[in-house]
Amino acid sequence: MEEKVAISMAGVEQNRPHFKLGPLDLEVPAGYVTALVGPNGSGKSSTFRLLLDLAKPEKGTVTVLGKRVGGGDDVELKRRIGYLPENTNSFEDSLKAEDKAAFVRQWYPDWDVNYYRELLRLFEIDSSLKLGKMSKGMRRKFELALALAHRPELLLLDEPSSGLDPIAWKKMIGVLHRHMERGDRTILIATHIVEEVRRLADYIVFMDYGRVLGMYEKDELLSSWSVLFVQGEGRPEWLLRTVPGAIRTEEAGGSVRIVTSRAQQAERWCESEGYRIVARK
Ligand SMILES: Nc1ncnc2c1ncn2[C@@H]1O[C@H](COP(=O)(O)OP(=O)(O)OP(=O)(O)O)[C@@H](O)[C@H]1O
Repeated sequence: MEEKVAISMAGVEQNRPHFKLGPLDLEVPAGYVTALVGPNGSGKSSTFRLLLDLAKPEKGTVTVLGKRVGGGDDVELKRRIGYLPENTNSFEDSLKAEDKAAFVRQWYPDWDVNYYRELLRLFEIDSSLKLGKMSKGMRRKFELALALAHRPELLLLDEPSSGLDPIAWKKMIGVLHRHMERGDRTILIATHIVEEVRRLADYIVFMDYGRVLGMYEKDELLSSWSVLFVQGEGRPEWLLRTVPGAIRTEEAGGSVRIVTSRAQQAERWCESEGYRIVARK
């Protein structure tokens, strides 16, 4: 049986003054969780914005849940999507969470008030607070509850765990697993967190410099993932561009933490370049 596609991007290009997205060709399978992984500024959030018609491509076509995006009547399409953006809007700061929820739910005929309340309870959210008075984590959890409450066919999550403590993170993973239980829903999640990819994703798409580098099955790929700590500081950006398979690099107290999707090649590279590996996970 032919696999269904939830998102299709064909020859998509978007030009910004200092950044070119694309050409992007991408097919995200329906019924699975696909992780979008790439360094800062690689174009993940820009891709989400194109999928939601919040930005227009100069070239190419974007198709979501079988509908061409930007083709006119997007209201029906948007009702089938849940979106958690990377950043919150500061102009909503003086709005009470419950007032925002009351506004948002009008757009979604499938809004499930019981499920929404269950999520508020689970995440211990006080919806009587103004959004600007919430902690970063609480606001993130609230926005996640809003994105989920109409049980969307397609859930677009842009770095959902940013600001969450480990307990909230585990709850979020549980909620997303339950969301996928029916088997016909799709999640596209931009993330930097290896454990999130490990626990959630079926497929992984790598992006860099506005291009898709490849799409892989998680199980096939993770066997070759690892986290290396190499001695030396001040060069994480350079190492990101140079170490084989590097997905993320950051300073970690006198050493650099490197997440790589090609563990063996990365280790060999470190040896040959004289970078001492002080720990590996
Ligand atoms: N509204 C905009 N106008 C012009 N350039 C933009 C705009 N939004 C993003 N960019 C640029 O587009 C590039 C890609 O940014 P984007 O936010 O899509 O990356 P990202 O992969 O989501 O990064 P991060 O991991 O930091 O969230 C960056 O160089 C950014 O500066």
